[in-house]
Amino acid sequence: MVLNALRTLRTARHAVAPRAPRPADGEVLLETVGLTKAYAGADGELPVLGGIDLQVRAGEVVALLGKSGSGKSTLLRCLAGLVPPSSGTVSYRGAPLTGANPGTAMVFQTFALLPWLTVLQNVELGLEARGVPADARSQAARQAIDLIGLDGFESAYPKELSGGMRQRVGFARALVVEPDVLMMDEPFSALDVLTAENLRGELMELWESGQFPTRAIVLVTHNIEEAVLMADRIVVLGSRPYGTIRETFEVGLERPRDRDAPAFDELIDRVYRTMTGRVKETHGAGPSSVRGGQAPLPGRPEGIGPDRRTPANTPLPGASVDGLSGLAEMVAHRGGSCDLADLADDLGLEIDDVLPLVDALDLLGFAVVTGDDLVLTDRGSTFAGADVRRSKEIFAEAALDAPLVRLITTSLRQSPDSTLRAGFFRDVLAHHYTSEQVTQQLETATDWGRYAELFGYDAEREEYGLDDSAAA
Ligand SMILES: Nc1ncnc2c1ncn2[C@@H]1O[C@H](COP(=O)(O)OP(=O)(O)OP(=O)(O)O)[C@@H](O)[C@H]1O
Repeated sequence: MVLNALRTLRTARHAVAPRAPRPADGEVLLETVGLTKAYAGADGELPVLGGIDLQVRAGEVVALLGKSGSGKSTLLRCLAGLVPPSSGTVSYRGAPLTGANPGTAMVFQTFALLPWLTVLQNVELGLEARGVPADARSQAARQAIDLIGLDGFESAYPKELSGGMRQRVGFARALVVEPDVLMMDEPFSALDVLTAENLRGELMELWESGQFPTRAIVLVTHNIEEAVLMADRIVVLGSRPYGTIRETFEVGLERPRDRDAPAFDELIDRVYRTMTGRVKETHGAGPSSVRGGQAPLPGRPEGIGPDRRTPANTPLPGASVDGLSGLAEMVAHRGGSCDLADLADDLGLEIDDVLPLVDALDLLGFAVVTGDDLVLTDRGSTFAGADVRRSKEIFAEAALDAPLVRLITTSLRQSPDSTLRAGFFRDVLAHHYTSEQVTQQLETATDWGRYAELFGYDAEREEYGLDDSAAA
């Protein structure tokens, strides 16, 4: 039934407008050369992507994988022509982009449907923008709706649909224009596990049938298994100090993919290692428009010893004391070391959930990552096994190695009444981070400082105050 719908959609679309010949397998559809991107920040520009050279060819599914903040969505938007690069070029079938990419259509994590339009009207939107006449528009939209399993829901409004059905509308709206490249920005991450699995499966079945209405797919994800399941090529972005291509994996597994195959697991492990491993990155030329030496993004550059760490070059990972203590205790329970991938699996977590906790243990000197394993240090083992009073003492000592916690503590010690407005630290951090990042940095520092009994925070007065024990 799906294939019939596909054929009819094809016929309807060809009736709508003459199309350029379908690209042959291997033809380069999208290409970036020396792509950099920096966003305007409070104090200059924040580099997000540096020197990206990437090609997307007809016939392939490319996954962009990386930690939160590594610039995956920004790269996708540059490829779609929705965001202009700061330097370098983005081309579609050899022609540099000067605006929105005519060969792409996007599926968003949040569905991005217009609530006042029906399913049919939402799907027709893309065609309307391309000047397709009403009759042909309606016919093509109905076929796309049929293709994606929404038959019968044409007159429903988004609020009447479940999350999975809404995302089907998102897919139908993108597929109806038969773009050469379907762009997907974490399309399954807002869905429950079963719905996501079902939709992913149906999509791949369509792709593997060889009659998908697009010639390539670019998928942004932070889910390694999803990338290995769907992609032909996985491009891992690193974020230290800004997004660059850290490694590319050719997947090369037969389709449909078998999750139980040893090769499937092996590849997950290799990608996991690349994402968690402390691989040194080259700090070469960054975005040309960026102020020298400014604006690191979350992710601590390697090789910076405790003495040279500053709040600018060593951001606090978004990890609460409860979270990082819980992880330390679990590792201690497994004998002081464990395989990170196994641990995440056992907990039913995704990589983005675990990595900030791992980074926090590393920053505090409680654990190190060696190969695939997270290994507690002596300090970390003592911390994990200590009673509350002792664990607070150990944590206080370790937290003072975290530059922002140290900055707040020493600034408060030098203040005549041992208090300081939060705005002071906000201003200092705003030179290096976006306002969202500043908030996250201060929230983490406050959580750590409170637990360590170094300082407290009065939210009403927006003021930090030195704890008596830290003053002593
Ligand atoms: N329009 C913008 N203006 C300023 N900064 C931005 C803008 N869009 C993104 N950023 C910043 O750029 C960095 C990269 O963001 P991006 O969304 O591309 O990363 P990502 O890898 O897709 O992250 P996530 O997985 O969390 O979505 C982040 O630090 C983000 O705060």
